[in-house]
Amino acid sequence: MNEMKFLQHLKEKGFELTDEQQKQFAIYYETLVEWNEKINLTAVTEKEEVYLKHFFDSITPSFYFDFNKVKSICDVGAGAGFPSIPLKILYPHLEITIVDSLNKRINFLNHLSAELNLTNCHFVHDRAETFGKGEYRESFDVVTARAVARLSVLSELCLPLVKKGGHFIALKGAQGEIEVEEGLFAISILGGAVVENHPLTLPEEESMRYILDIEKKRQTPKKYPRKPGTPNKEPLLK
Ligand SMILES: C[S@@+](CC[C@H](N)C(=O)[O-])C[C@H]1O[C@@H](n2cnc3c(N)ncnc32)[C@H](O)[C@@H]1O
Repeated sequence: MNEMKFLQHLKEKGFELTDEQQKQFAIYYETLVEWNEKINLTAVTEKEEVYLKHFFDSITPSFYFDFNKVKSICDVGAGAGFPSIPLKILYPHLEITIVDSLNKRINFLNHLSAELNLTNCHFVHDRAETFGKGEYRESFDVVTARAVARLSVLSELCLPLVKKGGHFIALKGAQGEIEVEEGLFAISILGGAVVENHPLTLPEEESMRYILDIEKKRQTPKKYPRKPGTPNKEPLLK
């Protein structure tokens, strides 16, 4: 997807990017590729692929969810900033917190946000299991995650951070429906309920995606998240 098509596809969805926003995506691409030579950020480096598989893909939740009504987002395991940095470019009012366990990626994000002139962004080097026990527990309007873990595991990393009445939005691939089936038990224990699971195909390459919207209905029991590594080793499965 070249830049023109990126703009065109977004326009079809009702988003018209300003010159400033277009420039921010261009700088994002250049900075990502430059830093990727020194530290491992992404396997996808061709410009057209980055615009489709990272930038456009990260923005897809906004086709179903109104981020104008959201103040704060926590992006768990955002790596090189996906999906929250493209969402921040689209919605500059958002306060973004990224938690990632790899410090090299946090260094990249600090550099990137200065290059993009982003404000109200916080980059935290931590495990979600630890961060979810601290002062920011149950404090975010929305928690997002893409390509971090299966839903049964991911829910334990993300739902404790969502405030009651807020949403956990998971960006999932072709296995999205199966993961929901498998994750229902964990979601329910952790205080969530699935509101919608929107299927979509990415333009051009037509691969399947699911945008899963989980609402936080009840407080998460204090024992979750369990200690680092346990959600992955012993997922909450029925
Ligand atoms: C495959 S990358 C995906 C990055 C990005 N979300 C994307 O879609 O391109 C997974 C990221 O999650 C981070 N991660 C994995 N487990 C984590 C945990 N328990 N707490 C915080 N970050 C975690 C890793 O350091 C890595 O940067």
